[in-house]
Amino acid sequence: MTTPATILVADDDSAIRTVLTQALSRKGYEVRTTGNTATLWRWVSDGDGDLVITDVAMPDGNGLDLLPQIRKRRDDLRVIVMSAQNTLLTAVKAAERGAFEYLPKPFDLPELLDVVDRALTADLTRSEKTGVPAGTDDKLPLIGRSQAMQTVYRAIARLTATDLSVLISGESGTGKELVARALHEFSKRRSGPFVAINMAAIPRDLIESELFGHEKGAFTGAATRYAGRFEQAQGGTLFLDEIGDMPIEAQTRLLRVLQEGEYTTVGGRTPIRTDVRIISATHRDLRQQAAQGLFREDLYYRLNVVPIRLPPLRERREDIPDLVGHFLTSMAREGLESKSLTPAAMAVLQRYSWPGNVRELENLIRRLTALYAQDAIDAADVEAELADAPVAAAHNLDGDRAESLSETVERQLRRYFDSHGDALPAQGLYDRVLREVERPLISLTLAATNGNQVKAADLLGLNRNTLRKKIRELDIPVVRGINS
Ligand SMILES: Nc1ncnc2c1ncn2[C@@H]1O[C@H](COP(=O)(O)OP(=O)(O)OP(=O)(O)O)[C@@H](O)[C@H]1O
Repeated sequence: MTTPATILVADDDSAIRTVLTQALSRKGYEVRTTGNTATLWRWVSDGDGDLVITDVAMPDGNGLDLLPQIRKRRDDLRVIVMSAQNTLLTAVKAAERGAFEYLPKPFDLPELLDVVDRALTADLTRSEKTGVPAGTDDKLPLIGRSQAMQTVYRAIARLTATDLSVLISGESGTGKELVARALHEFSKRRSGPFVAINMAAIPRDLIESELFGHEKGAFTGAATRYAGRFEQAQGGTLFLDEIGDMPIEAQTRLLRVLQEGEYTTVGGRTPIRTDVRIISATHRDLRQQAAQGLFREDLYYRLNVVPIRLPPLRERREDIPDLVGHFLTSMAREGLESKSLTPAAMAVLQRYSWPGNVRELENLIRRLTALYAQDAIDAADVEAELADAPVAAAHNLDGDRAESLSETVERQLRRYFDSHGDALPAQGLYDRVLREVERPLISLTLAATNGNQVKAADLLGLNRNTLRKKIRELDIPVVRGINS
């Protein structure tokens, strides 16, 4: 019989020590636990243990700070880091200092056991580490400690030493560009440029010359030579935003550049070698676009070597208080008055669906900070501002950016039918559903027109009398402005 592996556990929380001891012993491991870094270091330097599981913040020191020491003394000893700090920086530091894996707290026990198994059996090939640049804390405020964001942080941390192409997908305003910048800042290319180009913002027939540059006189209007984004990004990272909007001819050209590692400018002949890392982003389903022939499948696979999905804000509502705190602080730093939100106001924000995601939240906090005089912003203020935000709603109605209105309704209806099991729901469903849509439609339009019913009727395309009748029937309170 082989001797069981010994696992050294360091955590100042005795409950975690107990849980880990039980779970790991049950799997047949020897377990030794301590609540401080000094004892852990003594064991490690005595040559004890086959694997370390350590917390970050302990009373006498920091588990992360111990990592380089452990690596130096015993390079073969793997370390799993757990932390409740759960920021992007913790994940990246753990990876950079050679942790085998980083697990945010509260952790999932089966996942931890799985990581332990892998750590004890995996091959030891260490990749080159890049080092966290000084002062990164303030520069890259990716906020949020939800599980969904942890997955994103761990992906970023794992990618610090590679040049792999990354495709970031997610609705508009979820932070795709911020993640692309973080990937650049934590990579070995960080001293090189980060160049972003948004395919949706450039006229289609100019995309190729924007990307690859053009020679003087290449086409009418090309008065001088222009260095394209590939050239500007040389030695750094090129961020191709809204890649799904790239015309098919430009896709073909991009694919060739990625395959061959060189390109020619528009109107130019001499091939130029390129050294850029490609990060792209899309709010569309590129796989589906590829299936429909709208996006080259071969290009899709080349860009999507590592996929990162950014969840919409409504799927990580627990991040909202942290985000709000972050925006309030940064707006106070910009010189706007320092404000706070009452718990009731925060609850309103956590219930809202955020079709415009983090960008919409950021804009709302900016409006609240600028427009309201009192220090503590209350639920009623938030509600009034939310009702006044037609931009996000319009996004949804376009059916393009976030989830479309009919998708939202379908999701709700599906849940409604599902919740009734075999028994069919109550009667009168048609009218009830229409009323559900009519009510917010009319009240938000009224809010947007400051209660002006003539304008609201125009906007809705309804006869004024019909609108009045509906307001009465649906019992819609007319709160703002003067009624016409
Ligand atoms: N996790 C986050 N923490 C802090 N700020 C965030 C976060 N995510 C997004 N933001 C902020 O929200 C705004 C929108 O983010 P960003 O531009 O990265 O989104 P996007 O997904 O690239 O949007 P689009 O697809 O419309 O270009 C930015 O001001 C950004 O700083």
